Amino acid sequence: MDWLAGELADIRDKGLYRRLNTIESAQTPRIIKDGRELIHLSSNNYLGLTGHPEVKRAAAEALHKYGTGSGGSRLTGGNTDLYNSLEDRIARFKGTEAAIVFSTGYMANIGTIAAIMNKGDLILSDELNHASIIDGCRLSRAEIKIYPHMDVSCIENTLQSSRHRRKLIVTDGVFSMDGDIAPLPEIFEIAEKYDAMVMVDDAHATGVMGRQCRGTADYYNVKVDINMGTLSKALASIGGYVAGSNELIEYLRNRARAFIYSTALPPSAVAAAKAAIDVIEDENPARKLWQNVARYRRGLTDMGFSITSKTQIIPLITGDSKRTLDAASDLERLGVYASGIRPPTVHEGRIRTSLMATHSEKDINEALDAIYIVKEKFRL
Ligand SMILES: Cc1ncc(COP(=O)(O)O)c(C=O)c1O
Repeated sequence: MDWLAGELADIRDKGLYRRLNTIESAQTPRIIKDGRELIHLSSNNYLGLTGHPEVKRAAAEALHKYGTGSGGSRLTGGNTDLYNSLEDRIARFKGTEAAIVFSTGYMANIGTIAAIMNKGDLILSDELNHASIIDGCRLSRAEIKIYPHMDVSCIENTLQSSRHRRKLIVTDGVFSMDGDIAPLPEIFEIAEKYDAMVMVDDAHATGVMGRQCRGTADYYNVKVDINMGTLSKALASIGGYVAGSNELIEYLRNRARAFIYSTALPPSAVAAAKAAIDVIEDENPARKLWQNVARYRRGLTDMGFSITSKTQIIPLITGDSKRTLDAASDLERLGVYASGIRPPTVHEGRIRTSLMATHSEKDINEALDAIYIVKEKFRL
């Protein structure tokens, strides 16, 4: 194992070494890190529901009734009424016939793509898709065409000359590092024309985008064949899901290895996600999120940033790895916690900021003051 030290040194030399940051509090707008209170601009708890009393109560009740673990995979004794009711709830929320829950969003993507696509098939995948989509494509052994970001004409050109058995267009709904939204109506039109399936990863859109907060298909009012999402962001829990037709879900139950060969989620996580969907429909917490996004975006634009994101994820472009890390640590010194994301995760280094519905006006104003100082210093 001597090679490990050399590899690690190489990672360090390239400025790509990853360190764990440790937060000593809940995922709230203000967190404690290294004993200091910081404004949290780096949480995917977009609606703040990890601390919602109804969500916590549901998780605690499930813990009390079912215990801490599920005891097995869904197909071998780990299934309870709780899992079935979450899947029914997701299907109702997404407006589909059925849904299936995986242990993480990552597993939902690799399990689904590898199950439905095979040798001799064609996958068209956006160059900025999440790593779990990329890994699912690789596992499937299908031919993979990576198209330039949101380049619908490239999708069409490729499909025009395709003689493949099955064709799948797969895209993030909201892109996790840029916060931009996939052009689903155009993608859908081309998919229909060339008889391709469409799969959308709504990890960052579930619970926040669209009139009923159902995700990007709801935002555009289009129908998608394969609706993938996570329970781990706005739904305040852990897990992933796919929603679609009865046949699709039945097929995934039979063929998705990440579903079949992995232990079911802890009951408390299942109950929390289900309660979060109820809160989203009953209380519409996304309304406050979008007010916060508008205030924050206005502040950034006023100080000269050019903001293309239309969502709660707003990157501040920094450039190379060193500038990214330096800017993020300056921001932290000024009282704001936001992750620096470096190449090769992204083409251009950035501080990925994201808002929560629970941020106050004061949180946002103070964060903007700190960002202004960093912007001036690094000429962002
Ligand atoms: C677009 C996208 N898809 C999938 C995932 C994976 O979801 P999870 O964290 O639930 O495994 C993420 C999460 O980070 C994501 O950003």
